[in-house]
Amino acid sequence: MNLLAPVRRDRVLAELPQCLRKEAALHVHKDFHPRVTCACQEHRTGTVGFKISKVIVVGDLSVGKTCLINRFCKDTFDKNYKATIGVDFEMERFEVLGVPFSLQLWDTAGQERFKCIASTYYRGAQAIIIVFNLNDMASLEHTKQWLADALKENDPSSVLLFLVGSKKDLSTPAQYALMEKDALKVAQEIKAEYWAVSSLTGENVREFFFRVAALTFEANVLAELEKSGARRIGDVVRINSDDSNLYLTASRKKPTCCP
Ligand SMILES: Nc1nc2c(ncn2[C@@H]2O[C@H](COP(=O)(O)OP(=O)(O)OP(=O)(O)O)[C@@H](O)[C@H]2O)c(=O)[nH]1
Ligand SMILES: [Mg+2]
Repeated sequence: MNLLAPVRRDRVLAELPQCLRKEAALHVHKDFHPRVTCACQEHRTGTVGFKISKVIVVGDLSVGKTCLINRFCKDTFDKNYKATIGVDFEMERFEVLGVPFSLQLWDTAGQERFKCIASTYYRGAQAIIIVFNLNDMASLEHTKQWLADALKENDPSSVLLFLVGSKKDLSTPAQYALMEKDALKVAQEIKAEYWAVSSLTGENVREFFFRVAALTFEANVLAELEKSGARRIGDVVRINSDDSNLYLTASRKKPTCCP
C-alpha cells in the first residue's frame, strides 16, 4: 500500500455514517464530535493522518470473516469455503474530514487448530470486530469467548467493539427478527455496536466499514487532542459524561475532550 497515493474517491467520508440500531451503538450523535471537526478544519490532527489503525476480525470458523473483508476491500464473493490459516490482512485507505486515515484489517482464523497462531496477532488493536452467523445461535453464544480472548491482548477501556451478524441473505425476515433480539442483548452486554450484513448481496457491508473507519478516526483524533491539550495545560484533562455516548459507563469510561 502506498501511503502517498491518492485515496479512492469512494473512500472519502465527509459526514459521520450512522449506526444500524440505536439500542446498540457506540454513540448516536448525528455528527462527528465538534472538537474533531474543528481540529480537522484547522489541520490539528497530530499524527493521526500518518498512523495505521489496527482492526482485528474474530469469530467462529466459517461465519464469513474473510468474505466480509473481501466484499469490502475487493468487491468479490467466493461461495467456496477456504479456511484462513493463521491470519491475513488487508489495508484500506480512507479520507475522513479531509484527513488521510488508514485501517489495517486483520482477518484471523476461526478454526481451533489455527487459533493459537491467530491470537498472537491480537495485540494493539484499536477496534475488534466479532462476527457471528445470523443463522447459527451457537456462533452468537461463542462471541463472548472470542471477545474475552481478544481483550486479553488489548486495553478494554480504549478499544472499540463491533458485533456483526453475517449471512443475512440466508434468513427469512421472521428468523432474522428473532436472532436480532438475542444479538442486540449480547451487543448491549459487551458494549459493542451491532451490525447485520450479507457479503453475498453486499447489504450493509460498505456502511459498516465506513462506520468503523469514522469511529476509529474520531477516537484517534480525540485521543490526540487530549494528549496535546494535557501537555499544554499541565496534564489536566476534563472528563465529560454524555448520555448519548451509550457505552461510556463507569467500567469502560473514556475521557473525552470538551469543546
Ligand atoms: N450465503 C452467504 N454465504 C456466505 C456469506 N459470507 C460467507 N459465506 C460463505 O460461508 C463460508 C465461509 O466463509 P469465510 O469467509 O471463508 O469464513 P471465515 O469466517 O473466514 O472462516 P475461517 O477462515 O475458517 O475462520 C463460505 O462458503 C462463504 O461463501 C454470506 O453473506 N452469505
Ligand atoms: Mg477466513
